[in-house]
Order: sequence, then structure tokens, then C-alpha cells
Amino acid sequence: MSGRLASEYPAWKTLQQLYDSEHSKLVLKDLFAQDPTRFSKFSREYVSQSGPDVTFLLDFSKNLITEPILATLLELVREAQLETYRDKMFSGDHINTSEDRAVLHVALRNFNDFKISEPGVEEVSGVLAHIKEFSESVRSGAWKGYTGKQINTIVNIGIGGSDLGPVMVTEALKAYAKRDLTAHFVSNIDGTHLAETLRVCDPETTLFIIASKTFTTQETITNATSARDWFLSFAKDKAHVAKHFVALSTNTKAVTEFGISSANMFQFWDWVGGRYSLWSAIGLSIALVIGYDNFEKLLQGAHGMDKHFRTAPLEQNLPVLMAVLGIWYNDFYGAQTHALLPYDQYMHKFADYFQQGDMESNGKFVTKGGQRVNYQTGPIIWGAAGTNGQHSFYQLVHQGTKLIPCDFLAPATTHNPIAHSKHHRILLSNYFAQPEALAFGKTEEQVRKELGAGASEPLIKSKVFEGNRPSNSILFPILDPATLGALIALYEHKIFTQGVVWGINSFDQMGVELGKVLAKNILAQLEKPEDVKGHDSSTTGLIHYYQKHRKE
Ligand SMILES: O=P(O)(O)OC[C@H]1O[C@H](O)[C@H](O)[C@@H](O)[C@@H]1O
Repeated sequence: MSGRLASEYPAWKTLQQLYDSEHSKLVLKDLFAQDPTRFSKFSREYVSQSGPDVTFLLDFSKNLITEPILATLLELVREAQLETYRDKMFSGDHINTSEDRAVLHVALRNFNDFKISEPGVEEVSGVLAHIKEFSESVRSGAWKGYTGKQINTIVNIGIGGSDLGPVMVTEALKAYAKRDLTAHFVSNIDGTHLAETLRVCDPETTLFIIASKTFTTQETITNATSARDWFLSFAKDKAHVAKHFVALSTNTKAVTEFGISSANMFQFWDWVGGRYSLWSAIGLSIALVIGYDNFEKLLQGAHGMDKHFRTAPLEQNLPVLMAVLGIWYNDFYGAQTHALLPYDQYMHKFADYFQQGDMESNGKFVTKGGQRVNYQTGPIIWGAAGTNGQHSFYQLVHQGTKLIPCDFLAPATTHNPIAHSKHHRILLSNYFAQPEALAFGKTEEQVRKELGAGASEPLIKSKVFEGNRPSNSILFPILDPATLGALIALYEHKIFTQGVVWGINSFDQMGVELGKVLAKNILAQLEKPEDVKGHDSSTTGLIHYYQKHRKE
């Protein structure tokens, strides 16, 4: 984060040499055969040092590394001064330099443990108390709608970080949900999203949560305004809005102007990045769905990981280890993507969530010092819940021409042990089998033997698995709130570490601005063909075609 080019570090150059001279020898089958201790050497158990018990295993032995390569990758992290920048983040330095802001999502789950001095940090516990009081009153039925009925439906209206975190966590922790409280999440400006949601809502029993850090986001304000209009078409009296609309934001003025009183506003601060905000007031919908105590456990689980990241030596530091492995593939093997593959249906939004978390943080070509990088930065993050992915895209992961490092995640115990956990055993057999198949493949000799004499050559070739495809495996006892908190924080700090090495600012998002500005300009031109000016012929042609064919 010094803004230096990563490629200038001595360790980067050593890594390039190591890659050039070693990579053809880095064959997992041989590496495992040569070293019976490989698993114990390249796996670590995480055990939380405070708060609720969280343990999990990170097995990274199926990666294309040796001890000298790992040591050099960690040397790179040292040369990039990760420890210094990590400490700067925790102490509230303005490491988001382009916006001159601190980066303190860790302060939201700190429970006064580390000392952090930044205006607003002292207000965190007050907001948590507000979340507790409000969520308990809605969940208990004490909070009543305008006709005196209890709330049984919540609609979170937000987008990006004000949507993805709450969606992912409420899905992941559904086993802890209050089942008679239905949660909907409306994000898309496409009127279909709101219309289809309102179709199943009763205005007398629905609470709208308007979630927006800035409270200026076009999608959210438009959806919120239409939701309020819909509500008032039943409730008639504006005074009833107070019972059915709350806001989560840093922008008190805009919230008040919208018509939500400050008593119904849950505050957060500009040092909370949107994609790191589920720990803040943005998590209100999480607290409503799983209860405040579980929400607090989620925060404590993350705090445990913060402590680990802050204090564990780099060799033992899980976010750091995951970060350097990612750098090895991204920058030396030329891997373009990274797959997140949770073998847990509850985690089916995990990859979607980290698409924003990782790609909005590290999808940048300019260093903090303003130089264009001469290496790859953030990977393309994608994935789906196992085993669904196996019946869809795994063909390419196993036999395609691209190297796709994968993270496999799974709980040892399911919340739903139907058929005496038969389903879960089948699920886990796949969770264990896929990394094994990716790493060790199937040779031509094996295929020949299996098919026997007479098999055609093309058929034989098509059944060969080259193997040597790397993966991490993360195995945890059960998906509970604290474990999920720790896992999210693990990935957050992985992203931070990679950003430090690449010398970029992981905490701004300038790349989303240009499209917004152009859309605003185009919106003003959509009425009449003669207004469409200043565009290339493609854009003009598309708008004219739309104008010709629209009905309303
Ligand atoms: O919470 P808001 O201010 O409405 O912002 C919602 C989203 O807006 C933009 O797309 C940003 O790039 C995201 O980082 C942010 O999460």
C-alpha cells in the first residue's frame, strides 16, 4: 500500500525465477509421494482465542507450492510491509487515501477490545443497542403496524453492499431464522423486483428497511419512493410511515428529507465501506431474521479472526496464507479467476457476496501512487453451491484449458440430518472427492486399462484428467453465526493482504462511476429521438431502436 509496484520487490523477482525454473516440476502427485508429511506441513487449524468457540481446518496442501516457494511468497508480503499497513488499518489511519478515510469495519465488531481512535467509533455500541432494542421489539410483536397488527414481513431495499451482505448472511444462517418473519430483499432498479415483492406483501404487516450508506443511490431511492407510494396508497396518512419505514445510513439529512424520522434511523459512518458494511446498521435485517444475540455472535466470530489476523505470525496467519496462494496463481501462473465452492446449500450466496467484496476491492489497474500496474490484480470471483456446480461448470474446471484455483468449504455437521444424514454424507463425499480428482486426475494408462482393448484413441484421450489443479479445503464443525463471521473476516483480510501487495487502494470504487454518469445523461434523452445527441453510432442506434419499439 505504499503504492509501490509489486513487481519491484526482490521477492517478486525471486518468485518469477522460481516459477520459471520449478513450475514444470510442481506436480501434486509427485509432491505428495515425496513427502508423507505434506498435509501436516500445509494445513492449519484455526481456533478462536476469544468469544464463541470457532474452529476450522484450512488444508492448502493441494496447492502448487513447496516450502521455499511459500517462504518466498511470505517474504513478498513482508517486503510489501503488510504488518505495518495492517496495523495502520486497525489504528484508524486513513489508508483509503483517494477518499481520505479510515477503513474500520473491524471497529464494528471490536466490543471495545482494541483501542481505535476515530470519530464515530465511540458510537458503535449505542447503534448496536438500538439494533438490539428495535429487532427485539419487532420479533416479539411489541412493534405494531398502523392498524395495530404485528410485523411479519420485512423488505430490505438496498443495493451492492447494502444488499449482498444481508442477503448472503440471512440465507447462510437460515437455520437460526424466525420462521414466521419473512424477509425479502429488493435491489434491482428493474420495477419487476419491487412489483413482484409487493405482490406478496401486506401493507399492514410489512416493515421496509431502506439501506443506503449515501442515501443517494438511484436504484435504492427510486425503489424506496415507490414502496412508500405503494404503502401510502393503503395507509393514506403520512404519519403511518413511521411505523413501517426505517433507514440505515450515514446521511441523516437525506433520510429526514425522505420522510423517515431520525428516531427510525440507524447510523453508521464513512469509515465503513459498503462492501464491508454487514457488520454495521446495514445488518439490521440480519438481526431481525436471526435475532440480536446471533447477530452479535456473527460479529464476535469475525472479531476472533481480526485478532488472529492481527497477531498470528505470517506462517500461521490464515488470511495471509490464502492471499499469497492467490497471488501465486494470479500473477505467476496467469490464472484469471478463483472459484468459491461451498458444499452447503445455506451458503449458496457466498460467491455472489465475495464478487463484490473482492472484485470491487481489488479490480484496479492503478496503484495508490498513481502508476499503472504491470501485473494482474484482483481475480474474477465466481462459484456456486456444491453439488450443483458439479452438474454444470465442473467439466471445464477438470478438463478445460484454464487453471482455476478453487476453495472448497463444508461443514462436518448439517443442520438438516434428514435420512440419518445420508444426504450430508453424500454431499461430503463429493466435497472430498472433487479436490482429489482435480489434484490427481486420471492418467492415460489408467483409462486404457479401464476401457480395455479396442477402445478408440479419441475416446481414451477424452477420458484423461491431467490433474494438478490446485485447491484449498476449508472444513468447519457446523455453520453457526460465529463460524460464518470468522469465515467472512478470513476472506476480507485475504483481500486486504492482496491489495497491500499489489499496491492498490482496496477501499474505493471509482470504476463504478462512469456508467452512472452516462446513464444520467441518457435518461434525460430517452423521450424523443431528436434529443439523442453526443453518442457513437452504436449507442445512438440502440436508443433509437428502443424508442421505435417501446409501448409506454
Ligand atoms: O449503500 P449505498 O450508498 O446505497 O451504496 C450501494 C453501492 O453503491 C455503489 O454501487 C458502490 O460501488 C457500492 O460499493 C455500494 O455498496
